Amino acid sequence: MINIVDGRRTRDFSKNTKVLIDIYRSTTTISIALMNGVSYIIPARSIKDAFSLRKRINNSFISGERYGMRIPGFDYGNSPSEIINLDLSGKIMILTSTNGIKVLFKLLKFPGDIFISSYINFSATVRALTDKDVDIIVSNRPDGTSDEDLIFAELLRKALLNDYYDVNDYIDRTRRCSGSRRLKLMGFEDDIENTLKIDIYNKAIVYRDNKIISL
Ligand SMILES: O=C(O)[C@H](CS(=O)(=O)O)OP(=O)(O)O
Ligand SMILES: [Mg+2]
Repeated sequence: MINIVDGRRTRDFSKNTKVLIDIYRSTTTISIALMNGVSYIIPARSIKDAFSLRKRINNSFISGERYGMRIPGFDYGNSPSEIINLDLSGKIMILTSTNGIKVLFKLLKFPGDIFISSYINFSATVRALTDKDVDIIVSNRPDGTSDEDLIFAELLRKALLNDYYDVNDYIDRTRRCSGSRRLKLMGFEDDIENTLKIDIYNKAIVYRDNKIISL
C-alpha cells in the first residue's frame, strides 16, 4: 500500500515506513548537502537550538530559514543553490526549516523508518522502498498545500506501484506549478532548476539515531 499523507495537518501517523518530502526546499537541500560530502545532518527544532548546536559541535555549520528567508547569523539559508557547488566534505550540517524539519519532528513520535527524498535522489529512494508499505509524507505549508510536494508525491507513488510514468512530465509540471512561481517571487529562481536535477545523487537518505544520513 502506498499512501500520500498531509504531514502538516495529520496528527496520528501509521507504523508504516515513511518518506518525507519537501521539494521546496528542505529535502532537496538535505539531498544536495549529503551529495556534497556532509558527514550527517542534525535537524534543529528552533533557531535557538541551531545556534547552541553549532557552539557544541566541531566542524558544524547552520542552515535554515523561516518563511523562506535566511536567518541572520546563520551560515546559509535553505537554498540548494547556495550549497550545490560547495565541497562540504566532513562537515556537519545543522538544519532548521519552516515546514520539512517541523514535520520531521512530528514523525519522530511514531514508529516506522523515515526516509527523506527529492528529485535529487529519486531513483535511489524508489530502489530502497520497493515492496514496502509506504506513507509519502507531504510537508505542505502553514497556509495550505505545496503543489510541488503533491506533484512529486504522485510521481513517487507511481514509481513505487510500478505504474507507468514519464518523469519529464512531472519535472515540467513542477517547473510550472504555483510553488515555483512563489519561489521566483521570493528571489530564489535558481533553486527551481537545482531542485529538478533528477538523480544527481544515487543514495537513499534516512533519519537514524538523531541524524540524517545516506545509506
Ligand atoms: O525554505 C523554504 O522554501 C520553505 C519555507 S516557505 O514555504 O518558502 O515559506 O521551507 P521548507 O521547510 O523547505 O518548506
Ligand atoms: Mg517546502
